[in-house]
Amino acid sequence: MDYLQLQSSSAINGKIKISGAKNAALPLIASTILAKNNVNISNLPNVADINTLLMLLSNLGAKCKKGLHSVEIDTSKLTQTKATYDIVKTMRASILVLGPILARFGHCEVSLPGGCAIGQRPVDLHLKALEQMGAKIEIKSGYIEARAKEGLKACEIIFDKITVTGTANIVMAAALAHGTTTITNAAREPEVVQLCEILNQSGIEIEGIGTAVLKIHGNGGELIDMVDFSVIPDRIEAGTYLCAGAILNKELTITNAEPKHLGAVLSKFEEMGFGIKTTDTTITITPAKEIKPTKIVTQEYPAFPTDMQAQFLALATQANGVSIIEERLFENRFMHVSELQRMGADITLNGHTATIKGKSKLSGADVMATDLRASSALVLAGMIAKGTTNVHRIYHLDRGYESLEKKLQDVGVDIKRLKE
Ligand SMILES: CC(=O)N[C@H]1[C@@H](OP(=O)(O)OP(=O)(O)OC[C@H]2O[C@@H](n3ccc(=O)[nH]c3=O)[C@H](O)[C@@H]2O)O[C@H](CO)[C@@H](O)[C@@H]1O
Ligand SMILES: C=C(OP(=O)(O)O)C(=O)O
Repeated sequence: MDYLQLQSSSAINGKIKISGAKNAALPLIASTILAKNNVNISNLPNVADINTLLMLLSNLGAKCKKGLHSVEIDTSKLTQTKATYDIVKTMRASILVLGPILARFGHCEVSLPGGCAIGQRPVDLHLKALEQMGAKIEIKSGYIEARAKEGLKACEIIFDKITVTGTANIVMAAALAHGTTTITNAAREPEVVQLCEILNQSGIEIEGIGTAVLKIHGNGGELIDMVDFSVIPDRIEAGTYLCAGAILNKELTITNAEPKHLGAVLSKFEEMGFGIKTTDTTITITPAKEIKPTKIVTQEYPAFPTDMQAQFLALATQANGVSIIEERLFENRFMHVSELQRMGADITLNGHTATIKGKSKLSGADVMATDLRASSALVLAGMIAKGTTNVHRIYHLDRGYESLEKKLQDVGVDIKRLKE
């Protein structure tokens, strides 16, 4: 198993190029199940989750020709409708094939994803919405078995909670349904917006894109003529590298980014005393005279993302004063706290709220990555900790960060990948 070894880095300078967004690419790849033509996707991040989903599609009978940052997908001859446990267990986002397979074939079986390190993460809202669209759903032997013999029917769906992959699943299902489906309380994340835009460009009329009310005019079951597209930049990868500049309190520029998707994150950097300069595709963070403590509440887009919580928690250990971070999305997304405490961070956890007293002198340690963003928080801490930090179980990190150690080495961070 690989691990990352870091020594404290006093200097960092240069530019880091941001990859395509994993969380945009995943639903977009799933949506090719709705297509009758070959689809070319570019700016694809080269990360494990993407390969997992492409393997799932290949198991269904799709032909996937993968380049380093691109893929050509042909789903015209799908033969299977079952997403098996062996794949789904490694990636919860496999649930994204449920809506499109059901819409295309009128039946499917998808292994129930179950919980994961950050919380229970049920998919009840996906299932309830599909039932409203006329699907008969049963849970058998750990699988979701869904049937809609006559095809899915449009209806009015009001999500009890905002769900990102839930919204994506129902948008894809509704694309081939009979009639116009309305989704109220839809997710407004940029990744959902791109899915809607690409389906729109591919002939499915969708109103309200980027708002909480989506109206999807289903085409009654025709496979779509899908456009080729380039995946939007990864806003969470961007935010993570800006945290690298911030934690060392040095200037750092990220390129190939979309500053508009990072509003709440950039505001937090500014509140903490850092300078932020943007162009259309770059963001530069400049040092703070004094790193100020912060108050963060994670919420749905456009508010501060839960996927940036762990990285800001690591950063808050270097602020002068007491920061408070409240996690509202996932009940168990503070697993990085105990590892940061082992490095010397002064953090108190009370339910969903972490209180971080800065500034702490961190010391290097062997630490365990527990989920994707917890991993990057530990890397950030390792960059400033005195001595050697070894971050273990980085298969979590490899799910969503492309060549993290290479990107950080190129700007001067002392980090290497080693084998246990
Ligand atoms: C692949 C992908 O895009 N993953 C992102 C997606 O995950 P994901 O789509 O799984 O997260 P959701 O937006 O669905 O979850 C939001 C909240 O709703 C709850 N919920 C969700 C669905 C459901 O049927 N029932 C239910 O109770 C969840 O447990 C959670 O508390 O959005 C999360 C929230 O921004 C991000 O952290 C993940 O990085
Ligand atoms: C939690 C994440 O991903 P997933 O939903 O695939 O677990 C993430 O990208 O931070």
